[in-house]
This record gives sequence, structure tokens and C-alpha cells, in this order.
Amino acid sequence: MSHSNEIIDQSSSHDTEKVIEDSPDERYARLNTLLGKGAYKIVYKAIDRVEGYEVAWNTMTSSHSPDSKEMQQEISILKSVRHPNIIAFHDAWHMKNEFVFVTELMTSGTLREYIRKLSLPNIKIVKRWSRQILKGLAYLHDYSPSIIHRDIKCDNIFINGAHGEVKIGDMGTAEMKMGKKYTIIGTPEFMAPEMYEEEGYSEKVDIYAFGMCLLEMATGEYPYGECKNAAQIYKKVSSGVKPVCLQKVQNNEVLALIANCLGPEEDRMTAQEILEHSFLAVEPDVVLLAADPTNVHLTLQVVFKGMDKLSVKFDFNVETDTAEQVVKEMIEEQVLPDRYQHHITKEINRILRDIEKPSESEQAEQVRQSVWRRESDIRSELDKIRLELEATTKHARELETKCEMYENRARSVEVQYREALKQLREVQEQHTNTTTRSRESSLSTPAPSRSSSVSSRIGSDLKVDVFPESDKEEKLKDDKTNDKKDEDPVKDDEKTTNGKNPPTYLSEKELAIRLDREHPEAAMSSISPTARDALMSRILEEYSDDTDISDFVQDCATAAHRSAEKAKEWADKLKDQDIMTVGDLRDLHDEDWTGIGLTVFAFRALKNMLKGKRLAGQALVTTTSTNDNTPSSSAPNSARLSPTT
Ligand SMILES: Nc1ncnc2c1ncn2[C@@H]1O[C@H](COP(=O)(O)OP(=O)(O)OP(=O)(O)O)[C@@H](O)[C@H]1O
Repeated sequence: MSHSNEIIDQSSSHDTEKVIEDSPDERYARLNTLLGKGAYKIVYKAIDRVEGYEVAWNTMTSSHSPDSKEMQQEISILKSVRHPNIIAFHDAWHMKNEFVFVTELMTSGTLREYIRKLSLPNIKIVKRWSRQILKGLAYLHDYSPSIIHRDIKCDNIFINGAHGEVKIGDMGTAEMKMGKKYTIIGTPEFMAPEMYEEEGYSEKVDIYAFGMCLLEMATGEYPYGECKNAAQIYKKVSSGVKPVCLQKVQNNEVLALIANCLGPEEDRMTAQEILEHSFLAVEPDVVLLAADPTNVHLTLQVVFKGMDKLSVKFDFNVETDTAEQVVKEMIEEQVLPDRYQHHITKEINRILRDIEKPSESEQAEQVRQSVWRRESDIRSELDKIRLELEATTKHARELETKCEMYENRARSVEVQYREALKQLREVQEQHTNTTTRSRESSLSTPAPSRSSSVSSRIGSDLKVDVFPESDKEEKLKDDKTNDKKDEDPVKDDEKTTNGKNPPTYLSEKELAIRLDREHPEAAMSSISPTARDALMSRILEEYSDDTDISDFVQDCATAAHRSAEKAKEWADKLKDQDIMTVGDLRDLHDEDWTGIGLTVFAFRALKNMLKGKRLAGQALVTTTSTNDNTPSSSAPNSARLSPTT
């Protein structure tokens, strides 16, 4: 080569690049940039003046006359070879004793250099590269006439690193080198045994060489690196000894594939068969081609990527078909290979799911609607609760007013009772005195019976009309609704006594019972003396804030003549509201009480005990000390545990 002193390395600055020479037709301009040198070729960068591309300018010494008919034919074949995985051959000419040909330029050098850079390519990259090499080989082998490369090796496979494109190169050289079909030519490490035998060979020698490339890709080692020369390689190849690095192949599928490529010529798979091998086969895509507006009738297509197989188009009825059944049918009809059954079924189901899924804007609208619905539900629920609360508060106030009224009436009845009692005693006293005097004076005429007239007087004076006529109905209603659980015998009594035949005049006995019931403090006498003493002392003591609410409620219930179960029921309601001590109860605001859910009776019993217990205690003391079922005249009215405010 006469240009060495002007040559710059590819890595040198582009500013120093300049055109050194032109092709005979001046389309290609060779630059002084050296791309690489091989055993046969020196390769420069050049520019295609017509297309504006950078190209590779290959020069090699040649004894062949490019003007020969044979050579012209080969050049025209090479020019017609067009495949994405084969470096394009653009033009060739003979100049002095140099043969020059222009090819596609590859940016990242050879696959061999690239493997060294990666140190060890992963299995995904190996698969991707292998697919591309095999596609190129399948194209060449299927070409008419069939083209055998003869020198497949990682040095003759080039890469465009930016896109991971891999292309088979050295095509021109291969053609030039071959001369005759059975010429022994190639690189010993990659040559199939039949190539050494001079008995002819087929395109399967390229498959053998591909096996060696795969070995190099999978191990990062050059095959037969353990051999010192071509003779040693030949010996091993002809005696069937495989390269040592084969033992380093980890992946069993890769190992099986290499074994097939390096095996006997007749057993070797073709490039197309290897491409379809499960290790390299690319799973097909399933695409939705069309759908009717209701998304019921679909047209789907299975697309086999990277394979020359036809894609499969089929109809799918969402309402009647299932992916599993449709794929099974197509496999049975041999429309689809069964190895893709699972994948295609999965892909169809994915499409069906996507169809069902609402679009993003529909999803957003759905979310908006549901938020709006929730908001309006909550708003109307709040309105409802507010109205209920207002009604309940109103009702509670009304009841409170009525209670006050009943209490006032009860007070006046009590006063009447005391007055009557006083009169009774006076009458009795008078009667006794009269009787004594009579006896003393030994009068024979019996005195008229005063007691009967007193009784009748008491009966007529004591008009126990605690609940006015107008309120009786209401009272019955309130008793039923609000105090239903506190089934109070007194109230039942009231219902019958006061609700039906007002006004009611009670006999002495009835009056005594009535008063006993209306005065719980008097009823306390029915408690055992010990219990009563204990309760009394607790009432007289101030309940400390940390008194357990259950104890307090039990006292209230006992004082109000309510059962232990009732006490527990009240206590549970308070505890439900986190009221655990008397202190908690004291802290309650008036409005908090209504939320506890206690009956009006319980509510008042507790509240009164909390507020007026000193009085309650006094009442109890009086009742206890007299040990009498009749109420003490000294018992203050407010001490009663009947509903008061
Ligand atoms: N198309 C191309 N694009 C870019 N660089 C190339 C191209 N062809 C060859 N080269 C560079 O030139 C170098 C020599 O090329 P190549 O290996 O094809 O020569 P060779 O003489 O055929 O060598 P061998 O026969 O020993 O493989 C390569 O290593 C590569 O770096």
C-alpha cells in the first residue's frame, strides 16, 4: 500500500480527515481515515458522494482479473445481496494490482472486539446477536444460487453498537477467496471437518462456523485457543475433539445448540430451523386489529416476529369464546405451533382485560362521580341526623317541662297528705280523749264513729291527681317510649290509676302504698339494714372523682329501688361513652348527657344523686332512723329519686 504515510487513525480528529483518492466513477471519495487492517484487507473510511453516506473502502491485492466474466458475475451477485443482517456491497473495481470494493460502514468494529469489551455478554445479548447472524445466513443459504459464506467467525461479523445491529461482513472477500466451490478456505478454528476433506461441502459449513461463534459469544473465549497452530486444530477437528471452552458453557439450551452445530453435517439444523428453535424463537405478538363498537366481536392477529411465518388472523367473540379454547383449536388445526399455547392464551387474555378496562378519562369521570355521590350521601345523612337531633332535643325539653310539672303536683299532693295526716292524728287524738272522757264519765251512749268520717274526709281531701287529664295520654306515651326498659310498677300503677279514671280518690291503705312508691327513700327501708347503712354512709360522704362509675351507678339504682341488672345496664351505657369514674360523669356538659342513651328515669336518678346527694342522704337518715314505711315529714322533697331537674 502506498498511502501509509498519509493515513490517520479513525480515532484522530475529524478536522484532519481529507480525501485521498476517488473511485473511477468519482462517486466514492476515500478519506485518509484507516478503519482497520486484516490479513487480506486494509479498510478506509470513504464518502458516497451520491447518497452522502460514509462507507467502507476495502483494498486488497488480487491476482484475479476483475474484468473476467466470472468475477463480473460474482460482483453482480454480491451487489444484489440485500439483507439487514448482511453488510451491503456497493461497488468494486480493479486498480493497478489492487482490488477495491466499497461496502456499508459499520461503526463499532467486529463482534469479536465487542465481546472482549463486554468481557462476557449475557444470554439475552447472545440470543439477540445469534438471531441476527442466523437471519443473515438463512438469507444467503436461501439465495438463488445459494451463497455459502465460508468464513463465518466473530471477526467477520460487524456491529453497530448504537442500535445493537449485527451484520455479516467479508462477503466480497469470501466470494473472491472462494475461486472454486470446494476450495479450502477459511479460518481453521471455524472450519467444519468436511471442509478439510476436499470432497465438497454445503452451506452447513456456515452452520458449523456459527456454532463456534455461539461458543465464543457464550464463553468469551476463542475456540481451540488451547491449540498452538492450524495443524493441531486440524487434528482435533478431524478426530472429533471439541474445543476445551465448550465445557464452560453454562446454559443447557446453548450447549445443545452448539453440539448440534458442531455435530455431523447431516444432523446439523439449517439456519431457519435454529431460528425456530425454542432457545431463539421470539414469542409472537398478539394484536387487536379491530373491534365492533360494543367490543364483543374482535379481530385479533398473532404476529410471529423475526420469522418468515405468516401471521395468523382470527375472529374472537368476547361473549362466546375463551382464549384457552380458541388457541387450543388453532393448535389442533396446526395454525399455531403448540409451544406458543401458553403465551398466546396469556396475550389474548391481556387484550380482553384491556378492553374491559375503562379509558383514563372514563376512569377519572367514574372517580369524580363516586366522590360526588359519597359527598352527597354524607351530606344528606348529616341533614337527617341534624333533624333527628333537633326533634330529640325538643322532645327531651318537653319531657323535662312535664317532669317539673309532675313534681310540683306531687309536692302539693304531699302537702295535702301531711295536712290530712295531721288532721287524722288530731281527730284520733280527739277521739281518744273523748273516749277516755266518756269512759271516765261512764256515759252509756256510744259516740258516733269519727274514724269513718275521718277516712272519708281524707278520701275527699286527697284528690291524688298528679297527672292532669290533658297530660295523661302523653305520660302513658312517654312511659312507653322513654322508660320502656325501666318497667316501673309505680308507673304501671299510675297508668291504671291516673290514666283511666281521673280524679282518683285513694283509701288510706292505697294512699300508704302510693306514697311508699312515690317516696323511694321510704322504700329504702326494704333494703337490709347493713346494705342501707353502707349506702347511706357512701351517700353522705362526697363521692370522690375517682369512684368507679359502676359503684356509683349501683348506689343510684339501689336508692332508686332498681335492680342490679338495671344498674349494670346504666353503667354499661356510661362506659360505652368512656365514662369510667364519677369524675368523668361530673365533667359532662348538659348536652353530653343526652347522648348517653339513658332513659329519662335513669338520667335523672344519676343526675340527682350527683347533685343532691346530701339531701338524699338526709332523707335516708330520716327514713332509716324512723324505720317506718311512712315518709318522714322532715324528708325534703328534692331528695326523692323520682325525676326532677
Ligand atoms: N465494513 C466495515 N466497516 C468498518 N470497519 C471495517 C469494515 N470492514 C472491515 N473493517 C475493519 O477493518 C478490519 C479488517 O477487516 P477484515 O477483518 O474484514 O479484514 P480481512 O483482511 O478480511 O481479515 P480476516 O480475513 O483476517 O478477517 C476489521 O478488523 C475492521 O476493524
